[in-house]
Amino acid sequence: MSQSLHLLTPTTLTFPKPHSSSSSSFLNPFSTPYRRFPVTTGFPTFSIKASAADQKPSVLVSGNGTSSSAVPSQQDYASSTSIEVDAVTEAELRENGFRSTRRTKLVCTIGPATAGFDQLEALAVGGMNVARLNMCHGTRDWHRAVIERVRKLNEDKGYAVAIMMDTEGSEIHMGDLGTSSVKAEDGEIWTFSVRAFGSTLPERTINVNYEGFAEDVKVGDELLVDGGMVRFEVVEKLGPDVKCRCTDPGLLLPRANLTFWRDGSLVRERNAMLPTISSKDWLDIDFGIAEGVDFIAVSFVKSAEVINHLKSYIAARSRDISVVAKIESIDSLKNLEEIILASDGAMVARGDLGAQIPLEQVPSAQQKIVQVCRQLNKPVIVASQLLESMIEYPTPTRAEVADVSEAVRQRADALMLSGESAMGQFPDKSLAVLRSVSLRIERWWREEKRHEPMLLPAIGSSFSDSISEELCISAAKMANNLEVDALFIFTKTGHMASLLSRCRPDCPIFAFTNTTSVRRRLNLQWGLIPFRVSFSDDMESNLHKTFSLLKARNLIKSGDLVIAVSDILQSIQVMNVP
Ligand SMILES: Nc1ncnc2c1ncn2[C@@H]1O[C@H](COP(=O)(O)OP(=O)(O)OP(=O)(O)O)[C@@H](O)[C@H]1O
Ligand SMILES: CC(=O)C(=O)O
Ligand SMILES: [K+]
Ligand SMILES: [Mg+2]
Repeated sequence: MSQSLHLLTPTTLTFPKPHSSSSSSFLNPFSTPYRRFPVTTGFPTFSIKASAADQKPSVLVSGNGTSSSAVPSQQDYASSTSIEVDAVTEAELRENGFRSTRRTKLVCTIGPATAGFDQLEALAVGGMNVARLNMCHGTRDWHRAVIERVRKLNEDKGYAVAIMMDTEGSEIHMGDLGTSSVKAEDGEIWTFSVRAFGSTLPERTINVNYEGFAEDVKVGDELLVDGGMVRFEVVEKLGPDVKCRCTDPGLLLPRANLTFWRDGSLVRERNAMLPTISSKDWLDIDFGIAEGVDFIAVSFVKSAEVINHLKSYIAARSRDISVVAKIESIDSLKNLEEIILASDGAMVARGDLGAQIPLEQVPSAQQKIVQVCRQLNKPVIVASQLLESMIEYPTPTRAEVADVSEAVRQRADALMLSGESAMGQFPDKSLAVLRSVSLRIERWWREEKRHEPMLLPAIGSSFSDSISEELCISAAKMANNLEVDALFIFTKTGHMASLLSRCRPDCPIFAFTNTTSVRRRLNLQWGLIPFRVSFSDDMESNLHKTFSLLKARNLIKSGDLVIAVSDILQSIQVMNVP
C-alpha cells in the first residue's frame, strides 16, 4: 500500500488576486502579508489533502489518549443548526477579537470558599476552564453536589467548565483535625499517633494514616508537614505514639501530607510499597466514572503501569475520561517519559514534589516536565502555590507574579489554583491575577517573538498519524508566516486539535468537534477554543456552515483570514471568510 502527500486538485493551486493596484505582481502568498488579499466569496483558495483514503480518520484515536471504545449518546451530538461555545469565550471573542483571547487554561480547586452556586458562577465568569475536586477532602456527597452545580451552570448559562477529580493517593498524611487549622508553635511537643481516636483528638495530637509510621521513624528524624510548611523533630517513640518537637512553627491543615527525612534525604521505607491507587481511591474512581467527570488526576504516580491499568479500567466501562498523571514523587521523575507517554496529560504537583526533592530542584523539574509533555503532545498543568499569599491577601507578591509568568512563558497548557480558590479569602481575585498575567505574558512573547521554536519530534506510530502531525506543523507555520487570524480545526476525536495546540501558533485555534465530552476535554489545552457543532465529511459544507454560524454570532467577519485543517479529510485550506 503506497501513500503519498499530494495536492488535492493541483489546478486549483491559485490564490485570490491581490488588490488591483498591485495586480501586476502575482505574489507568492508565503511572502505576502495577508492583509493584501481581498475578501473572496469562493473557497477554498488553496488546499492540500493527504491521500490516505484507505485509512479512516478513526485511526487517529491511537495515541490520543482518549478511550476509543466510548460511544457518545445520541443527544451528545450537536444538532445540525447550532454551534456551541462557552459564554465567557464568546463574550471575550466579541469584545476583544481573536488575537487577544487567552491561550493558557485555568484550573481552580473547589473547596469551602467556592462550592456554592454563585461562587462557582463567579469563577466560571472569571475564566475557570476546569474545576478540580480533591478527594483528600470532603465527602462524596459534597463533591457530587459541586459536580451537579457545575453541570447546571454549564447547561443553564452556557459555560463549558470541565471537571477534574484528583485522587487522594496513599502517601502518608495527617488525619482530620476537628477544626479548619491549628497553629504549632516553636518548641511545642506534639504527638503523632497511629491510634484510632474518637471524634475528639487529645490536645496537640495528630492522627497519622499510615500504620507503619511509628515503626518506620527514628528519634532524630525530621518530620515535614506539607513539604516543610511546618517542621518537627522526632524526640521519643512510645508504641503507636511518636513525640515530636516543633522546630519551624506554622499552620497545620487537615489531611496535610507528611514526609520524614534522615541525614538530609527523604526516608522511603515501607510506605514506598503503598499502592498508588488505594482501595479508597478505587471507590472514588468508581464515583468519578459514575458522575462522568472529564479528567481523573492520579496522585503520587510511580510508574506507567498504574496509568495503563486505570485507563483499561475506564475503557472497560465505556467512558471517555482523560487520565492525568501527577508528577509529585521521586519515582515519577525517574520514570517521567514512560508515565507521560501512558497518560493523557500531566500535572507538575509542586506541593508534594517540593517535599520529596530539594526545593531548589523544583524549577528545573518543572521545566523538564513541561517540555516532555509538549514534545509528547500531552497537556500539562503547573500547580501549587502559584499565588499562595492570596489565600490571605488581596494582592500577590511580585515573586508570585514572576512565578506565574515563568509558567506561562514555558507555555504550559494550564495553571492551577489550590488553597487560593479552595479555602482562601480571595478566590476571584486570584483567578483574575492568573488571567491578566497570562494575557500579558502571552502578548509579550507574541509581540517580541521571544519564544524559541521547539523541535517537535515525530510521535505517531502509524503513517496516518505522521500525516496528521506534518499537516499540523505545516498549518501552524503557515499561520504564523501569513499572520492569519485563526486556525480552524475540524476534529472528531480532538487529536488533531491537540497536535495543533502542541505547535503553539501565534493565532488562536478554533476547534470544532461534534461531541460534548471531547469539547470539554479540549478545555485543558493551550490555545484551543472548543466549539461543538455537527459536521459531515464534506469540508466545504462544514466551512460554509461554521462561517455562517459564527458570523451570525459576530464571532468572525468577512475578510478574516483563516487556515482550516481537518482530521476528516486530512487537509489544509487557506481562505478569507466570505
Ligand atoms: N473539598 C474540600 N473541602 C475542604 N477543604 C478543602 C477541599 N479541597 C481543598 N481544601 C482545602 O484547600 C487546601 C488546598 O487544597 P489542595 O487540594 O490544593 O491541597 P493540596 O494538599 O495542595 O493537594 P494534594 O492533596 O492533592 O497534594 C487544602 O489543604 C484544604 O485545606
Ligand atoms: C497539587 C498537588 O497534589 C501537589 O502540589 O502536591
Ligand atoms: K489529591
Ligand atoms: Mg499532592
